Amino acid sequence: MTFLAIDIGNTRLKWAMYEDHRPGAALLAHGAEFLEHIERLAEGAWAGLPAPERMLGCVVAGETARRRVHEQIELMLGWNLEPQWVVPSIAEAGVTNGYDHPSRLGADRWVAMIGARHHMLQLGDARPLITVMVGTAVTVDAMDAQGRFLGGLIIPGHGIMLRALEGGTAGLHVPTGEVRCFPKNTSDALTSGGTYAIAGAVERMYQHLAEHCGAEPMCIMAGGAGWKMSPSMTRPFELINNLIFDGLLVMAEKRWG
Ligand SMILES: Nc1ncnc2c1ncn2[C@@H]1O[C@H](COP(=O)(O)OP(=O)(O)O)[C@@H](O)[C@H]1O
Ligand SMILES: CC(C)(COP(=O)(O)O)[C@@H](O)C(=O)NCCC(=O)O
Ligand SMILES: [K+]
Repeated sequence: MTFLAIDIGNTRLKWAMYEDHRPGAALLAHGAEFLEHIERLAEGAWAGLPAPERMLGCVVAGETARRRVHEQIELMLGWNLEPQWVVPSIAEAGVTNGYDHPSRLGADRWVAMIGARHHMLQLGDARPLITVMVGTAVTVDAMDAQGRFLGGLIIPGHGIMLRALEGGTAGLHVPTGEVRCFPKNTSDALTSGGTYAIAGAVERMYQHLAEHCGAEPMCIMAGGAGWKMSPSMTRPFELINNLIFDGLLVMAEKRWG
């Protein structure tokens, strides 16, 4: 049962083809395209792939992006797919959704939390869990040890922070700098400020969750820019690059057995 997983973020579309729709299935092919290049998929990266039998995706980049992906799927000769997209619900795959309006939670956050909890339980541990995704925006989501999503933070990603500062000031047009404890030039001050803003938000959520649950949380991090955060984090964490795909595989198995 070849399976196509798709994650459409606000910067890039990520896709992965698996041999089967269950966690641990063999990865056959994968790739990423900036959103402006979605139209290349059918003639480019997807040409020559085995036809997937099922597809599950999550999209936070809007209806137009989703439609453009449907068009690419329709262009694929021999593919006979019914695209399905995740809509966050009240409960799925052992995670319950504490958002005021559950379906308004970003689908990527929902899928990532389901993937993260599945990963933690595979390790034989049931602890409070923080899921951090460092993409266009950064999200820091908290679950208790029972898999209840308690709530989460949304902050600007590195790129948005820098562009906001460049756009709102006269003197902050500078090259990327280094992360320093005590930055002594504008480039380093901006790069360090963005990085520690994110690390600080995660630290604060860690404290909130540890206090709320009375136990030390586990922390799982993902997203295109996750690796940039690694040296600056204050707590132990695990970086899982395929977290969204792992979540989609868990959900696919629940849907299709
Ligand atoms: N190879 C890369 N291509 C694109 N963006 C990258 C890459 N490596 C790191 N990034 C950073 O990651 C962010 C996008 O991450 P990604 O996970 O693709 O975001 P989204 O899911 O929001 O589309 C960008 O802000 C960029 O700064
Ligand atoms: C917070 C997000 C913009 C993150 O998007 P990303 O950085 O992955 O492109 C996305 O999850 C979203 O649009 N969420 C909907 C609002 C919410 O989660 O409350
Ligand atoms: K994302």
